[in-house]
Amino acid sequence: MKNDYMVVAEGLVKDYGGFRAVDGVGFKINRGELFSLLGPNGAGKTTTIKMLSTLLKPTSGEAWIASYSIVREAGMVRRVIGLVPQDLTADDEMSGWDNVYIQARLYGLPPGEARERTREVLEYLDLMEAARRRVATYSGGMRRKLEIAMSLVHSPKVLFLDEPTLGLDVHSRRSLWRYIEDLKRGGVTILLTTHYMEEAEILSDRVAIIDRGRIVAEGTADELKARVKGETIYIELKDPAYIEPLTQTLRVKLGLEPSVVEGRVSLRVDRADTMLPELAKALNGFPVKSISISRATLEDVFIELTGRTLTGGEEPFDPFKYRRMIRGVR
Ligand SMILES: Nc1ncnc2c1ncn2[C@@H]1O[C@H](COP(=O)(O)OP(=O)(O)OP(=O)(O)O)[C@@H](O)[C@H]1O
Repeated sequence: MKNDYMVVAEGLVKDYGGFRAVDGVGFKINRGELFSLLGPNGAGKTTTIKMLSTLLKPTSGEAWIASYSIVREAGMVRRVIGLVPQDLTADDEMSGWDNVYIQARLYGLPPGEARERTREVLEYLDLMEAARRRVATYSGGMRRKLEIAMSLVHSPKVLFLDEPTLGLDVHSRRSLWRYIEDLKRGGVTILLTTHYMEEAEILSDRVAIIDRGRIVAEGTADELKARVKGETIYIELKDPAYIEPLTQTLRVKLGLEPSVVEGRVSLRVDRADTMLPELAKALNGFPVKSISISRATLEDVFIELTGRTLTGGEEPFDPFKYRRMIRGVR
């Protein structure tokens, strides 16, 4: 019954030497659906995409894309998929047009059709004006759009987007989301990886939360968030030495079970507004830096499942490293 789905993954495993990066990942994506793998750095998202797009052979497990096996029919799989990898692939010294045109020819389109498709996808992504310019002059957002144009030139049925907005500013990120939403409306089945919960929430029909090579939860964003009841109050202190006494006070005075998530005391409550007066009293004498309240987010779901945050332990964003990456300089 693989035909009902555009992507079916079953028990995918990838070992790098003795290290298991992907540990039995399985999911099914319906035709025209946008499915996200949401997880922190190192969770195994890129490795999963690489296996599905036939760039890496699974250690074990299987997957079918448009009912072609990634293990036995890799050539057919490549014809029906488009891939926007994390490490950008466009040639900096060539124009945007040439990058897309060459890609079209590599996919076997004859020259006339390749020109037509190149124009179509560049127009679609609003890159026609910059098409004759060297890619080296493009902004980060334009480069991402060019990569998407390159991945679409052969009209794939399934599109893999690996952290498509990584390192982009908020404006470029939102603009890229509109193109992705548009592609989905056009019927393309999309698998997207991200560690931005907002991105997963806004774009996806369904989300799988992945951590340490395993899918720990799957469903619509609403279904996942419904697992976490109520609201969360976060208390940040000026001096971390007070964290332990504060958690003790909250336990004793308010009967709550606080937890500490990345230096902030977090309290899960049914309703934050009615709790605040009592909380204010309990906080008297503590060096409070900030108090914030949030309704359940996908991040809370991740914290509930793993005890860590999605961005926990992430290196701070290094623009120089990112620039080197997109220029292909290692
Ligand atoms: N070629 C490799 N050799 C050894 N270990 C690897 C290799 N590629 C990835 N890993 C490890 O496998 C794990 C999963 O990596 P992967 O890149 O799939 O994660 P990810 O969720 O995509 O994170 P990121 O967004 O940072 O790429 C990580 O611990 C990573 O260090």
